[in-house]
Amino acid sequence: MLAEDYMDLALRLAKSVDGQTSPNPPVGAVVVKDGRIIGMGAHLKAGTAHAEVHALEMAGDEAMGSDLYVTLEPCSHFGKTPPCADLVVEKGIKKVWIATTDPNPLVAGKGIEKMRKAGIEVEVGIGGQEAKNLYNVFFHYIQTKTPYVTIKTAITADGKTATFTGSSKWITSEQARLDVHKLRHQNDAILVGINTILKDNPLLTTRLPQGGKNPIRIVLDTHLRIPEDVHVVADSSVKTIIVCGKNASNEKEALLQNRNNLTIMRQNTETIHIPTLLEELGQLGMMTLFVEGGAEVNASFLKEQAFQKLIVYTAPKLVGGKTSPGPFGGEGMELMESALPLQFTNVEMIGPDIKITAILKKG
Ligand SMILES: Nc1c(/N=C/[C@@H](O)[C@H](O)[C@H](O)COP(=O)(O)O)[nH]c(=O)[nH]c1=O
Ligand SMILES: [Zn+2]
Repeated sequence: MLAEDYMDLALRLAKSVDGQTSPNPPVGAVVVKDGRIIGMGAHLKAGTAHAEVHALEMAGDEAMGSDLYVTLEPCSHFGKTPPCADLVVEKGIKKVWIATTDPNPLVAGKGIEKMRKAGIEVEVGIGGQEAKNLYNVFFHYIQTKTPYVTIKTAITADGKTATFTGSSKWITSEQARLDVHKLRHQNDAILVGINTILKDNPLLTTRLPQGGKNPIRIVLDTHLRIPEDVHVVADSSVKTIIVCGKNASNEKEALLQNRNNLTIMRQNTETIHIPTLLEELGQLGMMTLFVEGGAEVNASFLKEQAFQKLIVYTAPKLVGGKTSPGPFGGEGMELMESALPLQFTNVEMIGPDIKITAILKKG
């Protein structure tokens, strides 16, 4: 096995816990001695042992003089657990391979410096690109303190999200809809607009055969029009936040407020200002936000350029109709040259559907 293979295993461990370590990054670690894996681990939940701790515990005394492969620079500050860089020194590791350094100013380079000072060889970079892709969410959150936003939409081959009568079930296949539930599991919060609630009465829960984490449900409802008998209000098993404007009815708020697991987040502006909302959600520790539409909500995120990733599921169907809706409403760009630049990062078939992943190009 090569160093790349051991780092690949550490990256697979990190990816396996992606979505469950918020607001911490998903990290994987592997300990190797004389070509034998003697320890491996992943950070499983914020506030619990880091990946290096699990891997070094499993290695026991054999850790002395071994190599450690870790996907993110070992921490060097006292967070909820003692610093891993100190543990690495204490265990007498010979060489540490790190896929990528940590952008967190508290940590950047300090862990590496501590280990090098103790005479440990440190090499940064193998698996680096893959690690950066895995950590783009965490790095975004650390640097902006706002959630990493993914907009997801499902369209027919002619770009419609419903027929001209509003009929939309279902556009994409069972497999594609299952894939969407994996994305829900990986996100801290899911957001829709009141029109989607009124039209679809969605559950917005994660329904995977092996179970999955339910994201916090967020509904943008400027005037608090939401009926009390819709799923997201009546089903109190999932934390739900309804965001309204400053002039929304106080009586309606009082009615809704006393339901458990339901919070009203009243903005101090008449309409909902997306960048302000994202700051508030970031302060609540939400690292990732999954926007499932509808068209008006997507349009507001587009206008503010307040998203990082776009996922489009395209079904092999045609519905036509000059008034059939598309995935982004609002006024839209006047000229093609003002189109928002994206970069396609992945295209794959999910059953009969095509899943396109794109990121918003910076700057
Ligand atoms: N119409 C479709 C979608 N529709 C997406 C939203 O409009 C739905 O209200 C929401 O996914 C329903 O959530 P649920 O109640 O938790 O299942 N999304 C998709 O991927 N494919 C579709 O064909
Ligand atoms: Zn650590």
